[in-house]
Amino acid sequence: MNPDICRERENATFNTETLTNMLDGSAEKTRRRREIESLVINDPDFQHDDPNFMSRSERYDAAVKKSSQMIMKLRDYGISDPEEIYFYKRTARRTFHEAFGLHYTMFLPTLYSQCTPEQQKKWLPLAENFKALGTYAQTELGHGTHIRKLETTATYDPSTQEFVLNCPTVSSIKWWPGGLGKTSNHAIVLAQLYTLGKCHGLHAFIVPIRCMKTHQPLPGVTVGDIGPKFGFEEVDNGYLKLENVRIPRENMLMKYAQVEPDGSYLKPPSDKLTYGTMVFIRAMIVGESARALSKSCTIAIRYSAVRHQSELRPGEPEPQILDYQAQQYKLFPLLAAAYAFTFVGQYMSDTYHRITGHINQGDFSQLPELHALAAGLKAFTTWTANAGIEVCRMACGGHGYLCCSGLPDIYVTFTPTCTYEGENTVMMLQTARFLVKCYRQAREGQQLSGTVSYLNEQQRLQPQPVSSRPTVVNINDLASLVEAYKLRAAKLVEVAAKSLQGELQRSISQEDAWNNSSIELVRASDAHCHYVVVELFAAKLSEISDTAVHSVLNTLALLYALHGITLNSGDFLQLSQITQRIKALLVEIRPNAVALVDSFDYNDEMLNSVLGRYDGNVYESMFEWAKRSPLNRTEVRSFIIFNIIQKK
Ligand SMILES: CCCCCCCC/C=C\CCCCCCCCCCCC(=O)SCCNC(=O)CCNC(=O)[C@H](O)C(C)(C)COP(=O)(O)OP(=O)(O)OC[C@H]1O[C@@H](n2cnc3c(N)ncnc32)[C@H](O)[C@@H]1OP(=O)(O)O
Ligand SMILES: Cc1cc2nc3c(=O)[nH]c(=O)nc-3n(C[C@H](O)[C@H](O)[C@H](O)COP(=O)(O)OP(=O)(O)OC[C@H]3O[C@@H](n4cnc5c(N)ncnc54)[C@H](O)[C@@H]3O)c2cc1C
Repeated sequence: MNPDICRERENATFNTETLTNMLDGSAEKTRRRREIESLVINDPDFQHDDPNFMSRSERYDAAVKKSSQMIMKLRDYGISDPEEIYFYKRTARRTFHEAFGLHYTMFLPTLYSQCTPEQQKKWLPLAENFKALGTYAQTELGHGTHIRKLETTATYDPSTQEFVLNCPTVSSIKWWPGGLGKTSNHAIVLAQLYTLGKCHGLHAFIVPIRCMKTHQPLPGVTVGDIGPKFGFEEVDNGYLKLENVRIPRENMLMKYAQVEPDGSYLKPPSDKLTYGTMVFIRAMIVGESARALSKSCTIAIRYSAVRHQSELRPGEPEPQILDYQAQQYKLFPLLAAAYAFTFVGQYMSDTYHRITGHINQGDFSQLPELHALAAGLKAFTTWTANAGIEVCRMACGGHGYLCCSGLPDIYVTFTPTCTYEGENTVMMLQTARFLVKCYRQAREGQQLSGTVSYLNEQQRLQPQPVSSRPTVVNINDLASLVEAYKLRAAKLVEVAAKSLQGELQRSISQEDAWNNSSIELVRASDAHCHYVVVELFAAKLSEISDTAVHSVLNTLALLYALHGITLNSGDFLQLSQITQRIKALLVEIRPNAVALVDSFDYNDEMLNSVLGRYDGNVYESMFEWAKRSPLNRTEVRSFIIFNIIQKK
């Protein structure tokens, strides 16, 4: 064990186990999570080669093998609780995606949420037993964001009681679905429903694409892999062209909308229910932001504790790079964000399940807030985490650029979360749409509840303009900082609403007014989400009874809030003390930095980073890893070089 890292742990002011238990929910939950993780870590079947030394095809094959092994083993262990399955799989996957990822994350959840009981009876046994291996095929070459304009059609033929599916143009070819290229034999296809000559908009259909016995594409189906990407090398994101593919009427997901045998159409209670799976994954991605950022911080902070470089004072030994204020300023606000997003992720998951429960009882009233919250927080947290991973990588200097640091893999695997499941700017604009609506309702005297209840104060504080209210108050008091964030959000929502109003007064159309105000609208959403994160971090603190843990998390929460103010200082009243206070917080966090990342409790196998190793023995492991590079298998690799040298 590296002596520096041992000393860091000895000097921590709190018990890491207590904090880990809090993050997991209880000591028992920690015990069970670790038990599940050790099933993977101690399993010789999961000691595969490093994917970085494999070709793309080898990576895909290894991912398929791993996915099928996971299925068998989960069955053998009798693990069936979704959360426990998730623990098992994320340990086995490590930083990467799994070959059957879309089957779990989108195909199955869509069947659970959008099938009638009869459909569930047919499809769930097939899907849960992996006879029907599925994906979610929505995006087309020509349209990803604007799904109302998707071109794939499903036309009902009452004479045979079938839907006929077609991708009529090049731009309507389905493009991107994970697991579509080579793995899946079924797809949930989003298509424009036509019945009795009328288009009823997007609906979801279960479409068999490959023979369940031979795995060959079915007639009318052209399907394949879209080629190498920035990351996701083990995933066969695919294309799909459907030409007169017939499926039975029962293959339309009919929990909400229905097509009767004679072709008559029954409307759903809300046409946005078709989008439900996207809301689910957006909500879950918030927690994934926390995981990617906490892993990156673990690597960068542990490495910064063992790396010595330069001189602080002439003649003295090189200090740990974690002692440089500039290094702390890069990493500790990200560490604080990783904790904040962990709590926000838990909140988002709880909120999703609570509101979905109401939706299942026929109460759709909270769907708009759920959509706005999931869209906004998905965008807010993925943007921050995405940028933060790159900061962590650069904070490791040159070694951060090596794949064995783990950071490049975390980055390329995480970065598409800013795009998929709703491009982030577009998601922020959806949240803004909700905020502006709420703002107008509040101005009309309606009482708002939930995360937007602060907009009620617009009325109370009239006629004083929001922008002239006092902002930052006591910089050492979290409640006071929450208030400052609330006022900033209220101010920026008002600015956006007024911009819209101003544009409309110039008698341009609603749509152009929206487009001309989109910078203000995105800023309003960003401020709203930032407020929600600070508020939830503060609320979490009130649940913590352990004094030492409370104290260190309070320091992190203050740093998160104050650092956010400095990044957006134009929106707050500038306070000269804030930078001084941030510097003091960095000093406070410094002795606990390693213990705070230890509390995330990533074991070495999951972290997969030579720089972030628990024992801190980074240089020995880097050398061992380099020796395994395929280029080192022979001393003379290229005979071209050999020939050149010989000619000289
Ligand atoms: C049991 C199984 C266990 C499984 C366990 C799984 C555990 C998972 C754990 C972790 C997983 C995390 C990581 C998983 C990684 C998985 C890989 C995923 C790969 C990616 C897959 C994809 O990308 S799929 C494709 C995604 N595509 C999109 O997201 C498209 C984005 N576009 C849209 O959503 C929409 O088109 C739009 C929102 C941009 C606009 O829609 P539209 O034009 O129809 O609407 P309007 O702007 O006109 O608005 C009308 C009105 O509707 C409201 N609204 C819009 N969307 C929704 C919605 N989704 N819900 C509710 N309401 C909505 C909108 O606000 C408007 O309301 P008004 O009242 O009129 O204002
Ligand atoms: C790794 C990966 C996996 C994926 N997996 C799947 C999958 O399994 N199934 C599936 O169906 N799809 C999948 N996708 C597709 C993904 O969902 C889309 O790429 C995503 O929804 C964004 O759509 P787009 O690519 O059309 O971007 P575009 O909408 O073309 O965005 C391009 C730019 O235009 C801007 N823009 C677009 N519309 C607006 C607007 N209204 N206002 C302001 N700006 C706007 C955006 O902000 C962005 O800057 C995946 C994508 C990736 C990268």
